[in-house]
Amino acid sequence: MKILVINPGSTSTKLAVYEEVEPVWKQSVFHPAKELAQFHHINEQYEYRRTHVLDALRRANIPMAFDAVVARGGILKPIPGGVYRIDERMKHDLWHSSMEHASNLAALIADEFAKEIGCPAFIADPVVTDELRDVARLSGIPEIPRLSVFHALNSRAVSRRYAASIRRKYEELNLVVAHLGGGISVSAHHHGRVVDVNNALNGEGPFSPERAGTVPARQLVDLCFSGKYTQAEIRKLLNGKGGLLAYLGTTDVQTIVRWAHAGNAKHKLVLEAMVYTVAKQIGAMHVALHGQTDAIILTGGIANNAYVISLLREWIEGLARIVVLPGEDEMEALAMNALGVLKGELPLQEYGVNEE
Ligand SMILES: Nc1ncnc2c1ncn2[C@@H]1O[C@H](COP(=O)(O)OP(=O)(O)OP(=O)(O)O)[C@@H](O)[C@H]1O
Ligand SMILES: CCCC(=O)O
Repeated sequence: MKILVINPGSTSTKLAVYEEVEPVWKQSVFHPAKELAQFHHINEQYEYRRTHVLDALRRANIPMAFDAVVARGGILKPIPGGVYRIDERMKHDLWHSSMEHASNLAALIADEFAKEIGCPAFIADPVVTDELRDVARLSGIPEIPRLSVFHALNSRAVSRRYAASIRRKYEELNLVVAHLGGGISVSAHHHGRVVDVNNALNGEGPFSPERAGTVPARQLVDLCFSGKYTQAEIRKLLNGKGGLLAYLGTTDVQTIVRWAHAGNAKHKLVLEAMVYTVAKQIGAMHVALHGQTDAIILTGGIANNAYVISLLREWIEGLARIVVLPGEDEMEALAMNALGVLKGELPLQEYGVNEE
């Protein structure tokens, strides 16, 4: 079976073709900032991204003949994880999404291609995957419920990979997964269900290369009303221009580590502070698993760095077994989810049903 995978990110569109479990083609189409600058909203990039995908397939002589097209899910309504058929309701919600995110375009493009080809189109484990326990939903202000937005696709994929490596089922284990990327999420997986996690897009949890994480609420309110920033600027401080970027002017952790090793005290302090916030979030998720954590999995781009991992170990050693699975393979995770459905090994869920 042949599967086309589409994963648009903020600066690139990643594409892959899988034949069964084998990746037979992978390409990342880079979108220079100058080209993207012509668009004011993500939705305006639809034609541009779609054309780039078609051109890349054409250049690689790949015919438009697939058994399924699978796309990264965007900012939809909160839904349990799993594989979903792309339907009209989903497309409507993506066109009218509450937040701009490049992944909002994925299912729209996938559905158009799938209709032309005459094959099914899916998304899997979107960032809005929400399986929180009821007690995890209360923030302390009734108008502000907590929401689950995190690196669901990679966190679940590495969890399954780890479970397979010890010949256990993911659904039998309690895992804390720290995804250390441009954004950072730390999720508590209780027997296959993500019962708690920091909302990685909405100002919760550790600070990250480009995000602020949790900040003191009262001071944030004062800043919002200080007249110094617009609403959009404040949002950007929290998500996009916060974290390492705000303190050090870069999101490049390798460069920051080099500066820290060269004796730069500020770089060392900020890096250690970020790691400290991650360690505290891991502790919180360990508690969300009643302290019965089978393993703590460290993943994402930053997990490639042995020095950062050693700093983290200093705080969390002794809580549970620590497993480092650096990087991410969202393309493989998407392809395997689609293959699972085509083979009848995974259930296919419907997005538009059970509407209130
Ligand atoms: N070998 C490495 N050592 C240290 N940091 C690294 C290394 N490789 C990548 N990174 C860091 O990882 C971060 C990016 O990680 P990743 O590629 O997982 O994130 P992303 O895909 O941009 O965002 P997200 O994971 O939030 O979707 C950057 O801060 C980058 O500097
Ligand atoms: C919140 C997960 C996705 C992202 O970091 O953009």
